[in-house]
This record gives sequence, structure tokens and C-alpha cells, in this order.
Amino acid sequence: MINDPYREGAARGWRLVDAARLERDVEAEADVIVLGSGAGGGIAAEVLAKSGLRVAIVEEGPLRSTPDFRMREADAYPQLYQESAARKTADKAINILQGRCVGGSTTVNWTSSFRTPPDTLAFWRSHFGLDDYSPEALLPWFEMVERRLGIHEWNGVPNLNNETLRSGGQALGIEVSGMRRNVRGCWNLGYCGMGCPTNAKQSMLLTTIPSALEQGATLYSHLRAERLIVEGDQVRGVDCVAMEPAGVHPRALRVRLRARHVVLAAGAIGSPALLLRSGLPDPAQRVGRRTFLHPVALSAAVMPQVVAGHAGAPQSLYSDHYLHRDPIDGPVGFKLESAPLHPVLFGTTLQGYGEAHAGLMREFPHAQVLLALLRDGFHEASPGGTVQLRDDGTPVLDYPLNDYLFDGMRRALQAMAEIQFAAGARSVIPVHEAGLRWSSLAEARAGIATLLLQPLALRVVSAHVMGGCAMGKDAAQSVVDPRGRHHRVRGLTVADGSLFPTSIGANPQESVYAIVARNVSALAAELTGRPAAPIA
Ligand SMILES: Cc1cc2nc3c(=O)[nH]c(=O)nc-3n(C[C@H](O)[C@H](O)[C@H](O)COP(=O)(O)OP(=O)(O)OC[C@H]3O[C@@H](n4cnc5c(N)ncnc54)[C@H](O)[C@@H]3O)c2cc1C
Repeated sequence: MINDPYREGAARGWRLVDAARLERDVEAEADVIVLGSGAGGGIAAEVLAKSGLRVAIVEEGPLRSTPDFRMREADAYPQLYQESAARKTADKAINILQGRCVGGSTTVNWTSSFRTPPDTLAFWRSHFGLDDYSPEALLPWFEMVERRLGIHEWNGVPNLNNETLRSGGQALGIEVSGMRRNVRGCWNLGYCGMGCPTNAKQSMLLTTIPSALEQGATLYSHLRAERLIVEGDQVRGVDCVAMEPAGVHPRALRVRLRARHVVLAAGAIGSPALLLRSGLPDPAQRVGRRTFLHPVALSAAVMPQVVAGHAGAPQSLYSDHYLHRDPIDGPVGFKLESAPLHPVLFGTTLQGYGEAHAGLMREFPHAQVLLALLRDGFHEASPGGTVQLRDDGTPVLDYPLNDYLFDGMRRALQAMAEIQFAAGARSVIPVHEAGLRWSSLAEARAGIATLLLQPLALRVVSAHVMGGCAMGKDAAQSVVDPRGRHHRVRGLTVADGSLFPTSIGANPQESVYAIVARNVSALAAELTGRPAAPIA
């Protein structure tokens, strides 16, 4: 029997409020309100609660825990993801995966863990005045979150979906390395994206949020933060609206929370959206700008043997071979990894319809998929996207794809096809509306060279949303200072992936954990007058 920390915690008196069940408006007070319970919100809540502060955590999505995770896509996507895992950019050319549940994206992410690359930090120091963002200064914080979240070199056997990257890479002399993952006692099931059913993934759901609750924090789920309460230049709290049980529509029920300080951690679409809704001063119009995605191009291969890409650690090997070929601000570099394969995600991401689509689905057991994460945000032709509000106040990201990015995608498709054929692929299929299939490298090379690359032709996806509330020294260029404090109002700290002034150039969760741990520890010390409690 696998334990459910929330059932046990509730029995011990944890303060869990499901706003979908509230019967009247509520007013409450805390020392600090944390908006969002994902990577940034989870770390912030634990640091603050352990430092002796009364914390209220506000999460728009539902509280779902171990027994709810049944390894079924049809259950997981509507319950645990923003817009049922079908969130799109304004022109619908990019599909965005983001979590919307307690634990945020960490509840559904694939556990790949990287420290922020040194060249990314160097770029931040030279371009955004983030002087103490060096590998040395951040080292103790990386080490702390690695201890806290069990981040370590994963020694399990990669599945064939990942192994194809290694065998193809080896044949071509391309370096492929092993991942580090935030798991303890992983059963190697391969269903991380649907919530871990065995409590192995060290998500915020399992680690920091329970720890904050144990210290007396209150967790409000199904509660959407709508607007900050601002008096003069001081943030005093937040007005929230309760959500219906399905989590999509708001109810006519309000919750008003007041506090000395608000930590904004609603993720890199949710956080800028809240600032926009709140109408905070933004004379340089920086809020929501420079939102990055690591836009992903995908290449599918049909292998002679059964791959079973749904089983085993989703991502266990990667290659940075194409990330460091050019200067960081040159032609866009890309990181290669494998994409976990489950039938709904596979079927909705792959192109085509009718018999052609059914034919692809029949080949699903033999399918292998590589992905290329493009490192956006370092070149002037890569300004990212802009978060905007719809008429009902919900956010949408406008992220125009352009020739600079398509050039990277074309090179990425070439690289992935080479690796897949070198690993023995029978055929390679670019994830593109043209519905092409190549059975030799020569065919693939010729096909990719002339492939029409434009929005809605190539199918582009992202699971890494970053930026939109960028940190920086210069208030004309950024939204918050290098510690995440808002430049123009007091009592507000941003603490999530929206802080990043560029993309990371590696899977971002560990960057969120470490940077937020440092910034919020400084905040806790400021609020209590004592050093913050370490979390590991
Ligand atoms: C499927 C998937 C796989 C991934 N795999 C990896 C991986 O292997 N490695 C890696 O490094 N990264 C991975 N990521 C990305 C990583 O999980 C995120 O970068 C990270 O969690 C971002 O942290 P965050 O705090 O900015 O936002 P999130 O973790 O997304 O948390 C934001 C939270 O705020 C809530 N929220 C939003 N608006 C409001 C509001 N108005 N009121 C209240 N709450 C609100 C959301 O519901 C959400 O729970 C993956 C992401 C996904 C979706």
C-alpha cells in the first residue's frame, strides 16, 4: 500500500481548504501569501513556513494526490494541466504543457534536472546586471535543493526511446550523457506526466508543500488569485475567486486574503497575467514581455524493434552537442532529448487524420521520438512572446515563430534524422503537416532542406514556459530586482520561472528551485529579522 501524505496530514490537522466546496465568501490573514504551488511556490512556502512565518498558499488547480494518479491520460490532462494540456499560443502554432494542480508543473513533469548552465548565467551578468548570478554564488543553493529533492545521477537502464539517442549519437561521434533526476526509489514506470503513483518523484506535491503544511501553513486549492490589493505603493493582499470542482470556471464566491507580503509564483504565464490584471505601475511596459518557451521541434522514427516509449523513465539521456556549436547569441542552439510516448499525446501531436493517422497510430509500439529544445532569448531576433489578457481576464501568450527559430528547427530536424537513421530507424517522420516519411538519410536530408517551415505547418510544442516578469538591475528593462522584489511597489516578490530574463538552455525546474531558494531565504530573513531556516 502506497501512502497518501495528504490523507494522513489531514487526519493530523493540516489546514486544507478546497474553495470548490466553500459555501460563503471568506476573509483571512497570514504573514505571507504564496500564489501558486509549483516549483517556485513550493520552495517559497517551505522556506517561509520553516522560518516561522504564517503562510497561506493559493492554488488555482485541484489537490490531487497519490491515489488519484492512475496512469490514465484521459484523467490526468483535464485534471492536472492548464487548459486540459491543450493550451495554445495566440496563433495556435505552439501547444504548451503546464501544470494546474497542487505542485504545479512539478506534479506532472518528467524529472530531468540540470543546474543553470554557466553560459546562461554569464549572459545574465553581462546583459541584465545580475552580478551575483554566477555558478559559484549559486552553488550552495543548487546543492541545497539537490539534497532536498533527491536530485542525483540516475543509474537505471534507459528505455529504448532514450537509448536510440545514445546509440545513434555514438555511431556519429556525438556526445550523449546521462540525466540527473529528482526521484527517490523510482519504479521506472514512465507515467511521470500523469502524476507519480508511487511517491517516487520529489515534486512540490510530495516534498515542500507537505513540509509547509506540517509547519501550520494553509493550502487553498481551487482558488484563483485575481487581483493584488494595493494601497499606495504597498501590496496588502490578494482578491481571489473560488473555482468550480472541474477547475475551469469561476464560482460567484470570493476569498480576500491579507498579508504583510505576497510571493507571486503562478508560473510564467500566470504571474505576468496577475500583474496585468492588478494594473501595477509598469511605465516601460515590461510585464509579460520576453516570455520564452524553448520551442520544441520533434522527429519521429519507426524502429525495427518494439520501442514501448511509454514505459521507463521518460527522459534519461541528453545531448548538448548542438547547444554549444555557435556563440550563445549566434544562430539558435538546441538541446536533444527524447519525448515520452503515450497514445493520447502522441495521437494529438502527430499530424494527419483519417487512414493516414490511423496508420501512424498502428506503428505506435515501434515509434521513437526525439525532441530539440531551442534556446530562445539570447539573440535580438529571439525576443520571445508577450502575455496578454483575454476579455475575461484569462491569459494568452502571443509567441510569433520567425525565421531565426525556423533555421534552428531545420538544423534540429537534420540532426535528429541523422541520429535516428544511425540508430537503425526504418523511416523518419518529421512532425509536420506535410505528412512526409523518409526511408533513407539521403531522402531525409533532401526533404528537410526544402521543407516548408512556417507557423502551423511544423508542429511546435513546449513544456518550459519562462520569463514575463524578468529580473534585472535596471527598472526600465525589467519587472523585478535581482532578488525578485517588484521595482515599483513594496510587499511583492516574484518567485518562479517568470523571473528568467532569457530561457535557461536546459530543462528549467532546478533553476527555479535554486534561485527561488536563495531569493526567498533573503526575504524570510528580512521579514523575521533572523537567518532563514535551511530546507536541507
Ligand atoms: C509535462 C511537463 C514536463 C516537464 N518536464 C520537465 C523536466 O523533466 N525537467 C524540468 O526541469 N522541467 C520540466 N518541466 C518544466 C518545469 O516543471 C517548470 O519549468 C517549473 O515547474 C516551473 O515552475 P513555476 O513555479 O514557474 O510554475 P509551475 O510549476 O507551473 O507552477 C505554477 C502554479 O501556479 C498556479 N497558478 C497559475 N495561475 C494562478 C492563479 N491566478 N492563482 C492561483 N494559482 C495559479 C498553476 O495552477 C500552477 O500550479 C516540465 C513541465 C511539464 C508541464
